[in-house]
Amino acid sequence: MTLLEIADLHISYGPVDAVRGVTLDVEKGGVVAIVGPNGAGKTSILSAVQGLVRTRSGTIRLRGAEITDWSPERRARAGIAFVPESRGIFGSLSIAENLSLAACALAEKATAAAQIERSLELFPVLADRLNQRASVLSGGERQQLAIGRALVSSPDLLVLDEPSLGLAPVILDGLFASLAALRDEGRTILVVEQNVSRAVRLADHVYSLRGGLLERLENPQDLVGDPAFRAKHLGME
Ligand SMILES: Nc1ncnc2c1ncn2[C@@H]1O[C@H](COP(=O)(O)OP(=O)(O)OP(=O)(O)O)[C@@H](O)[C@H]1O
Repeated sequence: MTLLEIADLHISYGPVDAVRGVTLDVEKGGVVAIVGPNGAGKTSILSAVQGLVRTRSGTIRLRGAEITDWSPERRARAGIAFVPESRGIFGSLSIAENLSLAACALAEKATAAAQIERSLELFPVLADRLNQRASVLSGGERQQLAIGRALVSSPDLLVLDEPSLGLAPVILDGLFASLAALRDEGRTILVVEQNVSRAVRLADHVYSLRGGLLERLENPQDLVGDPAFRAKHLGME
C-alpha cells in the first residue's frame, strides 16, 4: 500500500523555483531517502509534506486522501510526525516533559504512555536522564530525544530532515542503528540525508535531488564510494 504520494510538486519562493515537478511514493513500511547538495530543495519537499510551505502546484496524498491543503496540525493528527533539522526540542524543559508534551494532544493517553516507554527503550540514554533539562544533552542525545518525541504519537509516517547533521561518526553509528531498528519493526520513514552511505544502508529507495529535480538511483550502493557520483549528486569534489 502506498502511504504517501507526492505528484508533480512545484514550490517557488518568489522568483526561485526550489522544487520543479517532484513525484515520489513512499510505501507503507518502506524507507525512502532523498540525498542532494545544499539548496537542492530537500527541506522544501519535507516542508510541503508537513504543510509548512505553500505549493505552487502538484498534489500530496496520505493513504489516498489528498492532504495538499491540510493544516500542519491536521496532518500531524493524520499520522505524519516530523523531526526537523534543528531538532526542535525545548531546552528549558526536562526530557520527561519534552516527551509528555508530545502526548498532550493525543486522545489515546494509554497509547502515548506505551509509546514513551518504547522511545525510552529505543534510546536508553534518555531513560537515565529523564529529569534533566534537555539543554544539557549533547547533539546526539538531542537527536535521540527529537526522534523519541516524534514517535510518541505512534505516527504512520516519520519524516526526518538531516538526522546526521553536526554529529560525530561514532554517534551516527548508534543513531542509524536506532533508525534501522525502527525500519525493521515496519515503520515508514522519509528521510533527507546528506550522508549518502548512511542513507543508502538505511533506505529501500534512494533519490537524488538536484536543482529541484528528483532522480531515482537504481543501484545506489554501487555509487557510494564513486567520486564521479559524489561530484554529480552532492556537488562534492
Ligand atoms: N523561505 C524561502 N525564501 C526564499 N528562498 C528560499 C526559502 N526557503 C528556501 N529557499 C531557497 O530554495 C532553494 C531550496 O532550499 P531548501 O532549503 O529546500 O534546500 P535544501 O536541499 O534543503 O538545502 P540545505 O541542505 O542547505 O538545507 C534554495 O535555493 C533556497 O535558497
